[in-house]
Amino acid sequence: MPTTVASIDSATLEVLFEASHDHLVLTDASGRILSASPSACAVYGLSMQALSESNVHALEAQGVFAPSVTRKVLASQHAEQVLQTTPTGRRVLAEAYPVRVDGRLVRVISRSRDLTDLEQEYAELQRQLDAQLREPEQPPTLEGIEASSPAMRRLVTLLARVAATRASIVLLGESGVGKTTLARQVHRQSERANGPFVEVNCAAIPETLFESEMFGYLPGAFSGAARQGKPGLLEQADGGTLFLDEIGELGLGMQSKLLKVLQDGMVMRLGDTRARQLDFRLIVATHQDLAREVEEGRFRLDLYYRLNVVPAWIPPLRERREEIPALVERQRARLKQRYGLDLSLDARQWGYLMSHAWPGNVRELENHLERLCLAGDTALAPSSPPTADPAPPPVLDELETDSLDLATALDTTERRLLERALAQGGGTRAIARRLGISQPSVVRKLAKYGLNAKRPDADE
Ligand SMILES: Nc1ncnc2c1ncn2[C@@H]1O[C@H](COP(=O)(O)OP(=O)(O)OP(=O)(O)O)[C@@H](O)[C@H]1O
Repeated sequence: MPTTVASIDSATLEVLFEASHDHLVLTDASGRILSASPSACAVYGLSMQALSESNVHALEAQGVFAPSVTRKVLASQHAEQVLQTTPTGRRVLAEAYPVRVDGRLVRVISRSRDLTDLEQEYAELQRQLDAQLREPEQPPTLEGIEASSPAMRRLVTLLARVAATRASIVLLGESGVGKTTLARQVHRQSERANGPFVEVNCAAIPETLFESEMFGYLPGAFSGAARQGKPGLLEQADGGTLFLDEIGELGLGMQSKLLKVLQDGMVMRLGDTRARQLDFRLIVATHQDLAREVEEGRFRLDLYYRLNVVPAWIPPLRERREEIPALVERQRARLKQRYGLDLSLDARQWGYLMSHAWPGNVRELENHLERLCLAGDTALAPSSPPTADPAPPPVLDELETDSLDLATALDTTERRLLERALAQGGGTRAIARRLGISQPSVVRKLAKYGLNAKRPDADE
């Protein structure tokens, strides 16, 4: 936080506004305009006098502020961001902040930034993309990715083609649909394939450690810092691809810091005074609806705008059941190699595989087949209705079968306990408390078994 200035005289404020290259507008608590910088007058196409004789409500009605970010702050009482098209035809990102005295909102200050450069950069990327998509050739593939359904074929075609560009990619989809696998393949098929692929699960790193992990630090930057200092994950991704999984879990503070790195292409380790130039390709993934996160104020609009160059939605497995046989074949070959066991499936088992809802998607299917291979038919619940989740078999029954080795027995028990804790509701923090383990461990374990915490914690 900057040092608090108790009061500031109007002459100083005037000079600040005059000298600023930002589009600044200051209003009182009713939305009346008190001051505006010359560049704000230019971008909104009105003289200082016209602006100062008006208020944000009238200017919004006239389409000058379309929409007014200050009006939103007055309604919500907290900082807001909006995208505006100004009367001079510019696209700007406007942010506004409440100014409080003794807790009462007394003024609102807004700042807007021109997105024209950013948009030109996007337009160029889109042009490259379109040109590549028009090239008449065999539909491209991504190694190791099953894509026999039309939706997956389209997705793989898009990703294989954008792999060669610098464009950021947002992978959207439920847990276990293959976001990480796709990100890896995009990296392998990009010109950065020989560089590092750095994977970061934003949900698994506690907020307090996130900054030092991402940015790294110099020796002695804080108590507990490693003596020789440490490069951060951003630096480690230099020359390669940075994959940020569960980006929707990133707090607003870290979102701002990440945005700055993306804008400047520079990173500064904690305790350092020297910025280091970085060059990495960013791929992010989330199971959340990022647009809704933006709407509800949990995700920064400008970061969303910057990331969302190529959004790619991966459909859940239940919407592309035609791929199940090929995915089963892949896993069967893998299990044969791993355990030397041949998994054979009868008609009833196929019926189950083809009709189950697979809430944990491909990962759940693979885990299910592995259990079937190792523990036999006890992994199936034949009486369960076709599209419902099977009731997991009682742990003891499974443990009593002879074919179970210790690792599988421990996994089975762990999975059962997680499923039981999940059934009691709540998010990953509630489950962590219930099981007496850390929240990041819960996140990792849920991912391992293809499980999903259905609701967020009330305190998250
Ligand atoms: N289309 C596919 N073809 C082949 N294998 C796939 C496909 N989709 C997913 N898989 C396999 O499913 C498993 C889970 O995939 P992955 O870990 O990439 O999912 P995810 O969406 O990143 O999950 P989470 O959101 O939980 O991190 C992996 O073993 C992966 O190889």
